[in-house]
Amino acid sequence: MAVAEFTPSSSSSIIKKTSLYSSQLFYVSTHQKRRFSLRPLQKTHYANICCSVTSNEVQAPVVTNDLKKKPECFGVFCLTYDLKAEEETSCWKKLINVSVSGAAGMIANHLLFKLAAGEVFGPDQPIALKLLGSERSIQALEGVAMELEDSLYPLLREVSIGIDPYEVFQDAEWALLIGAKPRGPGMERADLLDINGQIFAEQGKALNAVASRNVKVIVVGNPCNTNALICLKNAPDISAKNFHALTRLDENRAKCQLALKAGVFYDKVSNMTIWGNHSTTQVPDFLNAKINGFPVKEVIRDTKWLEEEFTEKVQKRGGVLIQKWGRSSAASTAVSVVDAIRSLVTPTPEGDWFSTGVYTDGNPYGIAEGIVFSMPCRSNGDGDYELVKDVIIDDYLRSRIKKSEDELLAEKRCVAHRTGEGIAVCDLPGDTMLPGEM
Ligand SMILES: NC(=O)C1=CN([C@@H]2O[C@H](COP(=O)(O)OP(=O)(O)OC[C@H]3O[C@@H](n4cnc5c(N)ncnc54)[C@H](OP(=O)(O)O)[C@@H]3O)[C@@H](O)[C@H]2O)C=CC1
Ligand SMILES: O=C([O-])CC(=O)C(=O)O
Repeated sequence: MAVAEFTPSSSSSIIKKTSLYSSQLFYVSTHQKRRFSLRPLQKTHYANICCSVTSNEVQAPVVTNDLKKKPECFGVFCLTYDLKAEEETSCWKKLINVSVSGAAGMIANHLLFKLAAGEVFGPDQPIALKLLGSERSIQALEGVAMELEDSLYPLLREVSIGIDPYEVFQDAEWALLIGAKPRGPGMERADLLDINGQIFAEQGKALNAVASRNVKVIVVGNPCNTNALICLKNAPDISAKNFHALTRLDENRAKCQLALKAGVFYDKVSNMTIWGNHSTTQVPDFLNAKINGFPVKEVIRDTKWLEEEFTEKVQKRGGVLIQKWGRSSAASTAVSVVDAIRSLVTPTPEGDWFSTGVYTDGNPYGIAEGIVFSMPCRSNGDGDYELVKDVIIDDYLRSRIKKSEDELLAEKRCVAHRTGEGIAVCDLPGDTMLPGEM
């Protein structure tokens, strides 16, 4: 049996564990951050999915000490797996760093386990999860990390938790920004924009300073379009194209409603665009969407239903769910984050597209530049995307898009002090609401 010996440091409390395998299990506790390197590979999971190694020889455990590269690990306690040393893992891709804010919250509680299980990046992609919390949530975050540890996910090789975005976003290749202050009773939307603006300005600066130059950022915390704008404006060294606001949940909701009306399963609905803001002004586009490859309007011939009932149902779905369940969508939001990432890391099926909120500069639809707006995109699977050009925009769609555009321009004026664009002037339209604010 291989037993690694650790020497306790005076500044840390340590739980020492040993393992039969080279992938030594250990748990280091420090004041504000914890790091877990997780379990030996479970032979039943993903074993030999792609490896051609045939040797039956039992290899001696390999443990490498890589202290210089892991400053958060304090002294002698950082061990690294050598994935190349084991048959099952030798053909895996290089470990990627995924940073998640609001990691002790409800959405993250679903999402983290999907990430760890390989549902997002695939069965040969080991990941390191870097979880951002706060003084409020640090205990809860430790609990989350313990649950991840107890789940024995082979692909999850590192978990670290912290409250400083400059540490947690270090070398992040994906940053999933979920944490945000929810709007409380009596709180003005302008105040919410300002409080969350502060969070996303700080996180943008941190990403700019320490994340991978190619980091892809998905902003979930509301109001997500304007939070994404603030974040990208505070990260001038990272391409604005790398920032997304999550509108995939709205796309999924729209597909579901069209499928229900047409009496088909929802995999028959394609080319679904959500235009605009993740708010009640969003525009679910039934003009360009298809059912079984046919334009929706040829399958559902009830234009009044499409323009009124369908549109409003999608716009207000989040609010109705809150009324029923008492809190906002968490599981379906996590699923939609998975869908959003997978749409960027796998090629878009021929002829189809997906919706995501992206920076409008250079868009071919005539939408105002300098805002984050949900639009139709395609990807070749490299993490990047291109806007879809061949869409029809009629007068109805144009007027609806304009309303969402006006709302986002007003939100932008409210946060000018957070984006470096002067003095904030807040003149939000009266009916501006998040999906959950009805
Ligand atoms: N784009 C979309 O489609 C959707 C977006 N959302 C949004 O996602 C966000 C997270 O939702 P959910 O996980 O359910 O929320 P939770 O309330 O469960 O968790 C939110 C997390 O936000 C963090 N947070 C950051 N700043 C503050 C603050 N000032 N006050 C309080 N909490 C703060 C908290 O973590 P900590 O203390 O560690 O910072 C908390 O754990 C919300 O903004 C919600 O509106 C929800 C559904 C859909
Ligand atoms: O307002 C909220 O927090 C909920 C939300 O975004 C949604 O369900 O789409």
